[in-house]
Amino acid sequence: AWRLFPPTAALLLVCHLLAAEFPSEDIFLVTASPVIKAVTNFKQVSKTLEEFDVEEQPSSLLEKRYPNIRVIQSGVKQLKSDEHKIYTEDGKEYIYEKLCLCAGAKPKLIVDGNPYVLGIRDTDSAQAFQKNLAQAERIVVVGNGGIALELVYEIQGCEVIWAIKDKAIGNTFFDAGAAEFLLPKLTAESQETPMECKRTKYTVEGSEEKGRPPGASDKLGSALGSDWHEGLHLKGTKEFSHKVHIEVLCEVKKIHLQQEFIQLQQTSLTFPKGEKNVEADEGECHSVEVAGNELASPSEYEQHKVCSEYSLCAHFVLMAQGWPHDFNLPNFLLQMRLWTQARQMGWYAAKCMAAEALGESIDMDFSFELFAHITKFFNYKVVVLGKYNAQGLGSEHELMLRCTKGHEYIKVVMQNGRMMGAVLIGETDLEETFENLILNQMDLSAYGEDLLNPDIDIEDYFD
Ligand SMILES: Cc1cc2nc3c(=O)[nH]c(=O)nc-3n(C[C@H](O)[C@H](O)[C@H](O)COP(=O)(O)OP(=O)(O)OC[C@H]3O[C@@H](n4cnc5c(N)ncnc54)[C@H](O)[C@@H]3O)c2cc1C
Ligand SMILES: NC(=O)C1=CN([C@@H]2O[C@H](COP(=O)(O)OP(=O)(O)OC[C@H]3O[C@@H](n4cnc5c(N)ncnc54)[C@H](OP(=O)(O)O)[C@@H]3O)[C@@H](O)[C@H]2O)C=CC1
Repeated sequence: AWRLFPPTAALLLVCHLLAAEFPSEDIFLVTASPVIKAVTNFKQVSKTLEEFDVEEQPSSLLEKRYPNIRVIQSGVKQLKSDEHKIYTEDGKEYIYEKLCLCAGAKPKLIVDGNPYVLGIRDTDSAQAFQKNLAQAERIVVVGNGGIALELVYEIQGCEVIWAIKDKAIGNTFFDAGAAEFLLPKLTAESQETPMECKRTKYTVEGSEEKGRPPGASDKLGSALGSDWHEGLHLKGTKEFSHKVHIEVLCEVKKIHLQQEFIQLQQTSLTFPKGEKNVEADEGECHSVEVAGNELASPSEYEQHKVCSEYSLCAHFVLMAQGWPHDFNLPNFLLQMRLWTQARQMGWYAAKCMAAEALGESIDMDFSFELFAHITKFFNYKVVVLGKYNAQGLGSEHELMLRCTKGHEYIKVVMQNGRMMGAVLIGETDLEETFENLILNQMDLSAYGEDLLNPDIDIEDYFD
């Protein structure tokens, strides 16, 4: 019955599920954001892989749908858990019986308050970035996570210096082999035109500031989620498509304003060995999200049902309600700050709250058995499953690869003849088969390298 509700992100899912389960209870959704993020076009790709679009909708839609939900649009500035009270930025206070915190992560900028350093997190910051980019000839993108990876591909007409701490691009999702496979897309002369926005997005009327109540914090917008760049015009002042220089093994330590930078050069101050300086135009961008939100301390997280984006301890607290109490994560589960995981956590948090209220026990949800993520990078379909980067396997594992340049990249991680994880780039059609092989831990030793032989239809063997 839980599945009857439309899938949404963490917080929304909690509301949907509780509102329907307890129609006579008042449910308050307290949010700093004037919009809610709803999941639309949901598609179950396989047992654990889900595909969907994320759409902004006015929060009033939720109230229309469930009469027992009231949306309070204000930031929560204080939580007093011993008194069961929250205080909001508009000066009001609310008493609660049960509380679920889903306050998301908060962006971490290299420096705060520098007008040339932008972080991308929500609709406002993405629009601010677009505006700055339109006047820029050269920018620096700092970071090697999902946001940077998407950004460098989408930006056109602007020189990009991409500073990454690692040796290869996209190391959150890939290994160096996959990075090599993807790189030609960055240097391709005629890059595909970015896709049109395939859905309408709700935007607060007038300027982005208009929808905010006075005094509301400007740092609490919702994370954008999948396809966040669609509909944005990410173009600089130049006519070329791509010009990306990748600066590897590079951690950004300091950022100087242009004047300072010129002065440093004029006084011919030498930078310490190993340090580099890079001159950039306006619109330097840094996109890093940090897990957790300061609203609650770890002990408060423990007292409440938490499905925030998420200190691991919070995650464990929730999970512990349905799992054996040794707090071990299931074999193939990884923690990543992704929409799918937020959705699953929201759903599970609500399930735990409802079960507690009804005095019932709960089963562990199937989706927690395997880490599975489907997305798009550089216009390729990308699927990552289980321990796709051999996370936690030490040196006792083998990798098998199949790669056809410009077409597909397949990597499987094997241990003792069993499949532990996989990366699938391109239209491989192998996700369901590999998902099953990871979950059922079948001994595949007999197949050896044929497991990835393109002349053998592997699906027929195992489906
Ligand atoms: C630019 C960008 C692109 C992304 N792209 C993808 C992608 O392609 N695929 C993917 O799987 N994931 C992606 N992610 C990650 C994904 O968006 C997050 O994992 C997901 O949104 C987390 O959901 P959440 O409900 O935990 O938190 P959030 O979506 O951040 O929601 C938290 C909510 O809490 C509110 N809030 C916070 N503090 C307070 C307070 N004190 N008082 C009141 N309200 C408060 C915020 O306003 C917000 O509405 C992306 C993230 C970013 C920033
Ligand atoms: N298509 C998708 O699936 C997408 C998913 N997302 C998800 O949204 C969340 C937020 O995205 P994002 O912020 O990109 O994720 P990450 O936190 O993974 O990326 C931040 C990156 O910045 C690097 N970094 C931090 N400080 C410095 C510095 N001073 N100098 C150089 N590099 C630095 C980090 O390196 P280090 O880790 O070594 O500190 C890391 O590579 C993530 O969970 C991401 O997976 C986002 C966009 C698209």
